[in-house]
This record gives sequence, structure tokens and C-alpha cells, in this order.
Amino acid sequence: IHLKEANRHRNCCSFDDCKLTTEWLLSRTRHRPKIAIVCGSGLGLLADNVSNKQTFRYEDIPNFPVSTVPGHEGCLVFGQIKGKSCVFMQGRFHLYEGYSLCKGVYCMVSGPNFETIAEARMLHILGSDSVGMSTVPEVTVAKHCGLRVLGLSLITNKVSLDYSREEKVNHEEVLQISKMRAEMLQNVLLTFIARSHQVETINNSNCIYSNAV
Ligand SMILES: O=P(O)(O)O[C@H]1O[C@H](CO)[C@@H](O)[C@H]1O
Ligand SMILES: Nc1nc2[nH]cnc2c(=O)[nH]1
Repeated sequence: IHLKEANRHRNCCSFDDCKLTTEWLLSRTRHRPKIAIVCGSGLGLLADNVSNKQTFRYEDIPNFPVSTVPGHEGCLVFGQIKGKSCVFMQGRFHLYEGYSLCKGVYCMVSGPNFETIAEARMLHILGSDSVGMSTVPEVTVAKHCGLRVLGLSLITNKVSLDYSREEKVNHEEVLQISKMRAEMLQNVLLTFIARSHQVETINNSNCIYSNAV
């Protein structure tokens, strides 16, 4: 499947676009890497010595962005190093190429009921990417107190924008998905806490990254 060139420079793909990319890759490789390495300019050779190598050109992967900079081959390379599955990105994406980080807007409604389809459509038109019933009040108060805040929200369900859609959101589904993803979130939290001293260092050096935390 090839996307039109114009589509390739969109900053964000939808959930369904990313799902298609994931399924396409999962069905073509047996590698299930836990380590991913993004190779900088001219450093694509870091992937040269992997065993059981499997290479996909970015342009052949559905919904995948393409590299435009010389020295960035534009390949996703799966392989093993010391028996561990890895994936290398031979070519990365830069702000100056028109790519940017995928940021989302979280919006809160007071609940306890879920938003109606009309309300969901309104939030969508206003630019919201996700909706919950919490977090905003806590963050507002925390910022007033001068605290630095990191909000982690688990996206548990799709919000319906369509009257013909049969499925309705329900709290049981939210709890079920939360339970399924709790371990993953726990790992994110553990890693974050373990590395929080790095964040301190980065903040103290006034690196732009500090704005993300
Ligand atoms: O925001 P938390 O408390 O995680 O729970 C969210 O999930 C519930 C909806 O199923 C609501 O209570 C909403 O606030
Ligand atoms: N407002 C809102 N809060 C949620 N919390 C979990 N799922 C939802 C949802 O679909 N809407």
C-alpha cells in the first residue's frame, strides 16, 4: 500500500493509521524487538552487523514517514544483537523536514456521565484529541502551587462521534482496559522515577526537553 506523497508529511497519523502500520509490520516479521535504536546522520551502519536481518524501506511501509535528508537511508532494520531482537531506524525525522512531535490535547468534562455524541463532536471541533473526567483540576491547582506536573492518561476507549455506532462507552470497559494496561503503565512510571535524576540534570541545564516534563 502506498500513501500519496502529500499524506506522508502529515505530522500525526490517526490511531487507525498507526494500527495499519503496526499490523503490516507484525505480519511481515517475526522479530518482536524490545530495543529500538534511532540512527543519526551517517550512522545507519550501526545496523549492518545484526543477524537474522530484515529490512523494510520506509516508503514501502504504509503510513510511515519518509527520510528526506542525505545520509539517512530510510530503512527500518530488524535483527538480533547478542541474541536480542532489536529494530534500527536508519534515518530519522527532523523538525526542519516539517515533522513535529505528535502532541495531543486532553480535555476534561465534569462527568459522571460520558459526553453525548453532540458534545463529543463539539470537543473534536474545538481541537480536543482525548477526553476524561479528571486531571485538569488537579493540574490547575498544582500549577498554582508552583509544582511541576507530569500527567499520564491511559486512553481506554474510543469516543463515538457517530450516531450509527452501536457500541457505547461504559465504565466496565474502562476498568477492563485499565487492568490490561496497568503493568505497562507501571513500567512507564518505574522507568520515569528511576530516571527522574536525569530530568533534574536536564532541567538544571535549561535544556528545552525540560518543557516536556
Ligand atoms: O479519571 P478516572 O478517575 O481515572 O476515571 C475515569 O473513568 C471513569 C469513566 O469510566 C470516570 O470516573 C473517569 O473520571
Ligand atoms: N469523559 C470521558 N471520560 C472517560 N474516562 C474513560 N473513558 C472516558 C470517555 O470516553 N469519556
